[in-house]
Amino acid sequence: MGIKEKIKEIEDEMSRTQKNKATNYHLGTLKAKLAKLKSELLLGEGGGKSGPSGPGFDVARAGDARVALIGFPSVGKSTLLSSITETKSEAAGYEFTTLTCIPGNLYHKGTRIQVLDLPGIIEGAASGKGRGKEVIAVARSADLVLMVLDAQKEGLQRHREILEGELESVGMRLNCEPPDISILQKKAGGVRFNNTVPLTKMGPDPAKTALNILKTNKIMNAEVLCRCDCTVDEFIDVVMGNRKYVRCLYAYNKIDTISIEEIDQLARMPHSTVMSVNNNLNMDYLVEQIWEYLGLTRIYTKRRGQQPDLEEPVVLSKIRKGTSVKSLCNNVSSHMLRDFAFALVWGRSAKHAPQRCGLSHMLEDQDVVQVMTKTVAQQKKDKNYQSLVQEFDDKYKKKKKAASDLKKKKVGKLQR
Ligand SMILES: Nc1nc2c(ncn2[C@@H]2O[C@H](COP(=O)(O)OP(=O)(O)OP(=O)(O)O)[C@@H](O)[C@H]2O)c(=O)[nH]1
Ligand SMILES: [K+]
Ligand SMILES: [Mg+2]
Repeated sequence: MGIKEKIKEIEDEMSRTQKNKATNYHLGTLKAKLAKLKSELLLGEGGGKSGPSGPGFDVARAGDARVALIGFPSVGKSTLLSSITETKSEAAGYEFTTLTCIPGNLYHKGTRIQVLDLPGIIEGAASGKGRGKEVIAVARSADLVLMVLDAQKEGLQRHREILEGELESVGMRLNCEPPDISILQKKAGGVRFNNTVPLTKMGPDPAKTALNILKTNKIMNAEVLCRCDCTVDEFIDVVMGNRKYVRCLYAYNKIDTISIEEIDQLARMPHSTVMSVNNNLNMDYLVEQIWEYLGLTRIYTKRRGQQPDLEEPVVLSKIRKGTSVKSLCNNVSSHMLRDFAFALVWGRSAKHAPQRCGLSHMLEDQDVVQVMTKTVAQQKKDKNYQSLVQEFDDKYKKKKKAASDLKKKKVGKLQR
């Protein structure tokens, strides 16, 4: 039996099974099996991370962050790319105008954001309809999915759900945090299950449900710790391990074609913004929202006794590698991390100016940072350091003298 048939079989069984407390455990097992099969189908055996990238889709990563434009055909993705970047992507009134991945650069507040225009996708894209697979693989590589929707289309929310479903089916999780669960695999000893909060969504016996999901994924020995009241699906996500937690901004385009009441309604939905690219309505706000969602943080570095470099900030991202002083050092050079002594920080993250901070300090946008490396710090402590060196030298010299004296004595005795 092929993977597709197996999936069908499990889906049928799930729809036959009534949802209640007693079947919770059984459904959990089925869900785990389904998740495993789907990831095999979509990402190849073993659930590879990158997925397929056919010709015209392997665009190199560039800039400080990456945004993918995802949407049905003819919602205005290419028009948008041409409007906010320097690239001109062909736009037209017929579907599937765009057939490959087209990159552009959005320069905003001293940062460079790579925006990728993509072919439109339709239901079934993830399992290979059209260029769906390639498009979705690109979406997986992005820091932000900008989901472009046509505000005038009937069934708008249905479209949105279809797109969300396609992205979720390849393991993407939109606008949510990874569940706080750790699973440490071991060589022996079986599964040890612990939770720090009551588990109300994993059936009457959460440990048994968890054990079964682990077994389905051939994990027989592990230390499990749940620190959140997770659902069965969230637990499966952690077991599968290849989920990608991405931010998603819904951009409703073509608002020139709907009423003000309708616009108001759309604009009030979570993670949503409205615009008309053709009529240049609300475009500045969209760009601002993109920037906010990427969590970009500009850090101005400075040397001792000099003014900070305001021209070229080091750009960190809250959603990628974080904005700690450690990330900053890593970003600049490996030497900086090796020789790190402490940092002086001015700006929003500092309690006073400057604040002396360690590697774990979290920086905020537009902070100024001066990293003090060990050599500089040690020079400050010169007196101590030098006398310590002297002490060791003296001891060494004394030992050496004693040894040579002894040698001389022995030689003298022999000569006599
Ligand atoms: N009324 C209106 N039409 C728009 C707006 N933005 C784009 N369009 C039109 O929508 C049509 C499709 O635009 P495209 O940019 O080609 O759409 P796309 O999403 O890139 O389409 P595919 O590449 O085919 O998937 C064009 O005729 C645009 O002129 C808008 O704000 N209002
Ligand atoms: K089009
Ligand atoms: Mg297009």
